[in-house]
Amino acid sequence: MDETKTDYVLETKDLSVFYGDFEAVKRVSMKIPQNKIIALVGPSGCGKSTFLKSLNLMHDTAEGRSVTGEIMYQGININQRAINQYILRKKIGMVFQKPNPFKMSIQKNITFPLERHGLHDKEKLQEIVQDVLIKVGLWEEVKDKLSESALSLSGGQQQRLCIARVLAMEPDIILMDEPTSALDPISTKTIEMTLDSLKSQYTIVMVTHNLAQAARLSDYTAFFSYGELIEYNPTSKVFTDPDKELTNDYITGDFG
Ligand SMILES: Nc1ncnc2c1ncn2[C@@H]1O[C@H](COP(=O)(O)OP(=O)(O)OP(=O)(O)O)[C@@H](O)[C@H]1O
Repeated sequence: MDETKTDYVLETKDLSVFYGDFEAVKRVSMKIPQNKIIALVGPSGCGKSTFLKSLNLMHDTAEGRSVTGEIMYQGININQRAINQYILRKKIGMVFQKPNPFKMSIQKNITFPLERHGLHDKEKLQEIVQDVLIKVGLWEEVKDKLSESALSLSGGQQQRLCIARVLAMEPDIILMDEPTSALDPISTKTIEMTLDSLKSQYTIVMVTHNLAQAARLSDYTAFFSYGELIEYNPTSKVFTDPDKELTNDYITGDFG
């Protein structure tokens, strides 16, 4: 990667993730630049999701996993027991493959987590609801039905609501695990436009199986195979002139 004048928000050093004895992610060192979209690609089972989830310590919730190496965030290694995961996950939020709004009103989906974090000022909450719904391009569609159930929204709208819910926590980094794979092409396009507009303020790390999506949306692409980070370069380079033959084989569909 080009090391000049780049601010990194997150950096892994020799990060390995084990399920029991099986090393699903193998000593991955990766610097994640600020205000960029980073796509994680690679064949099924290569460890993309496992790596992504480890970045906000989601692995800690699953039994049998262990993680070695460092995850540097704001000058400290967050891969340690003393870290308050509840607070960390505000700063490094996660959006899942399948939209998972709470069974609550549209408005409550955004205010509920904030209230749990101690914010009760009604005016301020209202302001945040509007602000984050505007950011994900949903405000005009829902402003007259904020008290209706979030489950009444379409899949694409629900996913934008889930992104808005993460934004309300004022994260630095948003992790996304195939955020559009459960959506139709039009909703996918809308989400892609949303993500593109968000990167001026946030860093987005996204797992995607859709190489065309990685090519059109991301600034950097990381190619994984069998748990190893094979190549990590600007997306234009990965797709036109990759350093590694394995990357080329994958990109061109010649991957056995
Ligand atoms: N909870 C688990 N327990 C044991 N092994 C697991 C678990 N989750 C994932 N694995 C294994 O770890 C490896 C990496 O899985 P992971 O889901 O991270 O891959 P992936 O690249 O995201 O795959 P996909 O693209 O299919 O979602 C795979 O071999 C998988 O079988």
